[in-house]
Amino acid sequence: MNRFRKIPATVITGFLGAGKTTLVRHLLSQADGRRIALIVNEFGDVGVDGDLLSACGIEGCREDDIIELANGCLCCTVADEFLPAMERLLSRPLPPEHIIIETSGLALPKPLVKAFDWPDVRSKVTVDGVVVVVDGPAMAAGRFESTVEERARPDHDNPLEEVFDDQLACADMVLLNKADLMEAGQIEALAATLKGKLRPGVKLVATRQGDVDARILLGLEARAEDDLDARPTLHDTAQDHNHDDFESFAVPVGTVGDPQAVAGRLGQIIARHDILRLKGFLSVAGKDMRHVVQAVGGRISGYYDRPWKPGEERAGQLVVIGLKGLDREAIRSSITGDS
Ligand SMILES: Nc1nc2c(ncn2[C@@H]2O[C@H](COP(=O)(O)OP(=O)(O)OP(=O)(O)O)[C@@H](O)[C@H]2O)c(=O)[nH]1
Repeated sequence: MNRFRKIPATVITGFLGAGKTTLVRHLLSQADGRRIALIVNEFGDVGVDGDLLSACGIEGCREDDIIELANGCLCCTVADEFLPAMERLLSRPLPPEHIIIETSGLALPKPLVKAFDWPDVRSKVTVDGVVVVVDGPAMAAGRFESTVEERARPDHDNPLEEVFDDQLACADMVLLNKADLMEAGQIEALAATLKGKLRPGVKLVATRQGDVDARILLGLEARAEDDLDARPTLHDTAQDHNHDDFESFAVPVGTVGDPQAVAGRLGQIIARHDILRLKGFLSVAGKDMRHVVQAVGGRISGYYDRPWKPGEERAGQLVVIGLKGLDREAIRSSITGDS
C-alpha cells in the first residue's frame, strides 16, 4: 500500500435493527485478505454486535481487529472513546487498510464525521462514505414518520423521525434493506420517498441481508469530511442530540428449557411495552451452544451461533432498547418469568 495514501473509513449507520451488523458481516466475507478493522458502537452497555462479529467465523475476521465501544453513542463520545480508538488503530505496526465504523442505531453520523477533521486523524484517514441502512418494513409501517395529528401539536417532536432523517441527510449511499420482506411496488414507493430526503447523487439500492458488492460500498471515495456543510441536519453536534429520548437496559436470564417458548413470550412483551429492539444470548438446558435472540419490533428470530467457550459463564442476557419511560421492572419480571 502507498504509505502516503489516506486510509479510507466507512461509517455505517441506520436505525436500531436495520441490518448494520448483517451488512458488516457480509462486507468482511468479501475482504479478500485486505486488513479491515472494525469499530463497533452500541447504545446499550452490553456489547452484543462485537461479540456476534467476533464469533462469525469468517476467514480474515480477527478478534484483534474488532474494537467495541459500548455504553453510549459514538457521536457523543467522540473525544473520549472514538479518537483514542482511532489512534490505537493508526499506531499499529501494520495499520488497517480500511476502517469500518458501525455506529449504534441512535447515533448521528455528522458529529462523528466531524471528528475526522481533527488534525491527527485528518492527515491519515478519510471518510470514504457514510452508508445508511434502512429497515424497509419498519419504514413502510410508518415507524419513522409522525402522524398528521402528531404534526399538528405545537410541541411536536418525534425522536425516531429525527434520528432517521438526520442519518439520511448525511448519507453517501443508502441500502433499502430487508427487501425480501417487501413487495416490488412497496420498494419503489419507499425508494421514491427516500430520494426526497437525500442529497442529489446519493446512491440508493434495495438489498437483502445487506448483500451489496464490497468493491462498491467500500469504494465511494466521498471524502465526507470535506463537504459537511452540504449535509444539513437537525442536530449538527452531539450536544444537540438528545439521547434522553431513548433508554436501554440488560436483563440477566437464567438457563431456559425451550428458546421457542421464550421467543413467544418475548413477542408479547415487545408488543405490550413497545420495545424497539431486543437482542442478546440465552443459555439453553442440555445444549453446548449459545443461543442468539434478535428482535426488531415484533419480528423475532433465534439461532445457535457458537459453542460456549471452556470456562465461559453460560450466562443468558438480553438487552432491551426503547423510548424513555420503559417499565423496566415489568419487562424484567415478564422476561424472567417472575411475574
Ligand atoms: N428478513 C430479513 N432480515 C434481516 C435482513 N437484514 C438483517 N436482518 C435481520 O434483522 C435483525 C437485525 O439485524 P442486525 O444486522 O443485527 O441489525 P443492526 O442494525 O446491526 O442492529 P443494532 O446494531 O441493534 O441497531 C437480525 O435478526 C437480522 O438477521 C434482511 O435483509 N432481511
